[in-house]
Amino acid sequence: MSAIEVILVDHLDRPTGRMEKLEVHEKGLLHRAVTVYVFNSQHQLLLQQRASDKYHCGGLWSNTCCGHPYPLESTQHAAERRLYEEMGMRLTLTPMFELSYNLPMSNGLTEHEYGHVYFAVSDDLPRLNPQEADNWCYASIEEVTRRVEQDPDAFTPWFLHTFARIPQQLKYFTRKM
Ligand SMILES: C=C(C)CCOP(=O)(O)OP(=O)(O)O
Ligand SMILES: [Mg+2]
Ligand SMILES: [Mn+2]
Repeated sequence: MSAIEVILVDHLDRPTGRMEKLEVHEKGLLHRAVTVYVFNSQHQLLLQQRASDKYHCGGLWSNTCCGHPYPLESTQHAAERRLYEEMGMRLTLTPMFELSYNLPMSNGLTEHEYGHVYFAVSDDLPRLNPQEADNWCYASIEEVTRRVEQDPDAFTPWFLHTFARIPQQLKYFTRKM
């Protein structure tokens, strides 16, 4: 199998090149990423537990799914593709906000990303790809907040970084529906 490449970007998300996925995370270079939050109709968040042998953050809990657009692939397509590949869910996603961060991961890797965050509401149940995810659960925003406070080490660094913005964004999203 040929190596997976990701899109290198500048601080305004303008593409500057492409690089093999593992090399980017070893060097900590800024690249484009997608992040998905799926809620059920009760507005509980679908959490993913990453597969234990992922290249970083194996076994940690996180948002519904994350991934990287291929060179020339749109962020919308990448987010919907990754949601299907990881969680077996075919949904149309809504772009919500963008953010960047430079965070240390496990295994000595770094996530230095310009992230595009997408939301969806669906009562579909996931069908996990075992190479990507070990488990899932639904939890209310209040319950997730409690768990994050009680045991932050059980969650991915980017989820801890981004989650503070989610309650407000969910209110905005569900008002528009
Ligand atoms: C996008 C973020 C926040 C981290 C990368 O996600 P993954 O580590 O799940 O990337 P893939 O293996 O799915 O490409
Ligand atoms: Mg992923
Ligand atoms: Mn990345």
